[in-house]
Amino acid sequence: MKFIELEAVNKRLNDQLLIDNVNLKIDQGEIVTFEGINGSGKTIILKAILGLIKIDGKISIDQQIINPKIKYPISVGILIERPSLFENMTAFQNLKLLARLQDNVNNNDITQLLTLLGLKENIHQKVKKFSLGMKQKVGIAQALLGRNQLIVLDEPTNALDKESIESLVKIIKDFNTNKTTFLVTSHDAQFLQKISTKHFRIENGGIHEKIS
Ligand SMILES: Nc1ncnc2c1ncn2[C@@H]1O[C@H](COP(=O)(O)OP(=O)(O)OP(=O)(O)O)[C@@H](O)[C@H]1O
Repeated sequence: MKFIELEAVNKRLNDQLLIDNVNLKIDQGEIVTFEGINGSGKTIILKAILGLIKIDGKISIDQQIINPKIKYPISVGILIERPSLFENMTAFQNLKLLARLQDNVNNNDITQLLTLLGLKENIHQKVKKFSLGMKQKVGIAQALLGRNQLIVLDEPTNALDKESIESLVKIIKDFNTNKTTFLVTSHDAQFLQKISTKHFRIENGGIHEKIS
């Protein structure tokens, strides 16, 4: 059995079919990327895999069936839509809050991660003083913290400059060496091409694998 499996997954809201009969198999350690125009259904599919919305069909992860009513079977790092940050706290404090929920993260890990993302000089500054790109980097750090088995990054390249996108490519590849599985969306096709081991195009809620 694969690490993540979607079988005949549908999501209908009012009269709109947001996910249209999606079947998907993902191995552990893959970097799965999703491209698609605005509103095509990238975020909805990620939310379905994370058990954040009810769907018709079956989704399993690590051999356990996902159900929004029960605890998610594995630990996950998530950046979906905008990063959720406490503006009056520093970058370090924001990550420290999250670290309290994990057993394996110490202060040094937080400092290292923020440094890796180019925020060395800003670690102890309040997030309210950050630019959009800097906030995005703190959001990415939140998702990477603790090197969870699964890391979901929805549009991580939003607001990032070219150099920061290049660093992110390296960071994702480095994290991936220990079998971390990534699910990543972006409108930056070059970025996706650089990281992906499996690439999908989403169109009107349907999914097609693109073999390069
Ligand atoms: N809560 C909601 N209620 C109703 N429709 C929704 C809701 N969330 C998303 N949708 C619809 O689902 C479709 C897919 O949305 P989704 O956010 O997955 O797109 P996306 O591919 O991530 O787009 P983008 O590139 O703009 O982030 C869109 O048509 C959107 O209008």
